[in-house]
Amino acid sequence: MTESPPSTEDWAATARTLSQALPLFRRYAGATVVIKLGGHAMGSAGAMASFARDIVLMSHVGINPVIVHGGGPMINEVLKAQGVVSEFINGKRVTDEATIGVVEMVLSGLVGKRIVQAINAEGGRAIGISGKDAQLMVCEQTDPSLGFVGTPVECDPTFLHHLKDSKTIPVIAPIGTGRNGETFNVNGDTAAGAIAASLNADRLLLLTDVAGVKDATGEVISEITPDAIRDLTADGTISGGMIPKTETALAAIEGGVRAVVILDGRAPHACLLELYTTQGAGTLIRTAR
Ligand SMILES: Nc1ncnc2c1ncn2[C@@H]1O[C@H](COP(=O)(O)OP(=O)(O)O)[C@@H](O)[C@H]1O
Ligand SMILES: CC(=O)N[C@@H](CCC(=O)OP(=O)(O)O)C(=O)O
Repeated sequence: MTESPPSTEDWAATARTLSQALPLFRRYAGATVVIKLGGHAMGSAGAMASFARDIVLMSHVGINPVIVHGGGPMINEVLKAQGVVSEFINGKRVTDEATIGVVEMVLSGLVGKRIVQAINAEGGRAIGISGKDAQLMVCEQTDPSLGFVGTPVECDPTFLHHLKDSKTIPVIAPIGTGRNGETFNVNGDTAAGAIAASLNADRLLLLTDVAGVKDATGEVISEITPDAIRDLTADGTISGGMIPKTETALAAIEGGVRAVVILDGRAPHACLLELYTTQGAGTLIRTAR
């Protein structure tokens, strides 16, 4: 069955939306936007292609997009096939020596390359790297009880500047290097925050599988203050995988990122809606004005 063509009204509405986006295109021209694509936000091949297309569009209209990805569910699958079930403490995977090998293989080898290929297929030029490359993310052990989990202590963004100059989109796996040559598993949100701070990014978008940070009644909070984050974490309303996201948002703001948005990456065109419409989406965290 053939689809009926869009009506004149539909075309007019589309044209109006594009026209209204002009001030926002201008606002973000030259801006660095770090986008963290969580494993739960990565959908079907079609959704990945749509995400990739939006990234290519952003780069064509002058944004410098930097992708940091997760892949927790994909790591779980491979571990499960080996009979291993991970324990998570406050949203971070307890990572022993055997697990770190799987984490690196899945993130750098499978998930990262899938995103790279999707962006390249849409006409962009993406390259897959990890925090190990070019001293991008040097880590210290977060806590001995978590094993090979690292906290970024030094980020050198020099190589990312070279990629920007050559119009190449970095797709970064959250694997860090230790000062003694160790490999560290870094939570994807934590990695994205550290990289965004090192770049003094204009925006950090944390794409996940919920509409934003929810309050105790389940309502999405459209803008949340650092004090409210601390209160909701203390009373358990913010828990599990949301903890590294809100912790990251606070650290990124402290580190010089202008604003952080936690939003539903499964929603079609989530990044475009956030940047190029006045509606916004998800939960905004920004510096006090
Ligand atoms: N207050 C909260 N608001 C929204 N989500 C929350 C909250 N507290 C815990 N969560 C959980 O955090 C999850 C997102 O974290 P995570 O599963 O690690 O996502 P990702 O793979 O995208 O990084 C949500 O699916 C939800 O179950
Ligand atoms: C230390 C730690 O927990 N690392 C994460 C890295 C991947 C990740 O962050 O993936 P999501 O964004 O999909 O959750 C992990 O091993 O699952």
